[in-house]
Amino acid sequence: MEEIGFLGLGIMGKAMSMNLLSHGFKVTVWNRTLSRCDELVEHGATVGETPAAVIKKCKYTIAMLSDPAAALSVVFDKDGVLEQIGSGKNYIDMSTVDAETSSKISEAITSKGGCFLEAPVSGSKKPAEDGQLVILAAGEKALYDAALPVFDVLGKKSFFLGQVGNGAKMKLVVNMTMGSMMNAFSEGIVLADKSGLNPQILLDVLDLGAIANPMFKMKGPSMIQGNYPPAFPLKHQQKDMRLALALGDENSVAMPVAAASNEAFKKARSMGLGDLDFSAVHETVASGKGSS
Ligand SMILES: NC(=O)C1=CN([C@@H]2O[C@H](COP(=O)(O)OP(=O)(O)OC[C@H]3O[C@@H](n4cnc5c(N)ncnc54)[C@H](OP(=O)(O)O)[C@@H]3O)[C@@H](O)[C@H]2O)C=CC1
Ligand SMILES: O=CC(=O)O
Repeated sequence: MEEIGFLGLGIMGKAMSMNLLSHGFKVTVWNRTLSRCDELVEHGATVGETPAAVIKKCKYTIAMLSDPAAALSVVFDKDGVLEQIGSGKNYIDMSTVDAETSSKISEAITSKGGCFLEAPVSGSKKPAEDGQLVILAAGEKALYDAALPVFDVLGKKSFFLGQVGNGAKMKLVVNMTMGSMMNAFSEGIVLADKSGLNPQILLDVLDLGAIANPMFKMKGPSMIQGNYPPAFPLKHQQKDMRLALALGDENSVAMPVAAASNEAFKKARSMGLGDLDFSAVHETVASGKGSS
């Protein structure tokens, strides 16, 4: 595959583009805060001054942006993707957004002759650094096939899920489940502690049983310490809960557990914890400031 464009160098975009560089891809990067490109340049990337400039230069461009507003802005605003997209140009949006946002982007790009694939990912900062993401792609199958060498560097497994929107929906279902689990886990840690048990032993017990999972294992020890270094920012997890609840509305699916979890993430945001890891929702229980 030729030179790859990469838009958005946050926690995930930086790790993913660094990974592409270390596997020998030529990468042209852009980030709204341009200074964030410097570290990538030190590792061999070149910089595009605007999203449009990146699209003009590269046949394939990947985006990894915070939320629907950011994903739309980078495509539709001045100097955005649409100004240079057209026949022979391919756009892969790996941001976590809702199906409606993804469809809007897809329609705009394909109506100008470009190809579009949505490809949100499951897996956080460390899996992004290690090339161990799970890729949930949907849209143009030919573009999916062409992108597989890139996905094989970024991830451990790629799924092609059919029409645009299915990747976004799958990602939201997964993150809705993850966010609810994180709330139950936080309550468990606090309940153990307040009822006189050693939370560290709770972690050992959980890890040996049927609900053992990498998230509890990785995040539990630092949660007990009250440390939440951002891998998956809480504000993004709350965005995903909100979008998943909207998907539940559309499909008349009652989700009382997810709704309660969303309230806890909103509470955490109101406590100023949005930029910390999503495990900081623990503070809403640990500090006695829960939503109920
Ligand atoms: N972190 C994680 O564990 C995972 C995150 N995701 C998803 O990946 C996406 C990126 O996440 P992450 O890297 O953690 O997020 P960060 O908050 O670290 O980075 C967000 C990126 O979006 C850019 N951005 C925000 N608003 C705008 C805008 N209006 N116009 C242009 N660029 C904008 C930021 O630019 P600037 O530097 O200028 O602020 C930055 O490059 C999100 O959709 C998230 O839900 C998916 C899986 C795991
Ligand atoms: O979206 C977050 C993740 O860990 O996956």
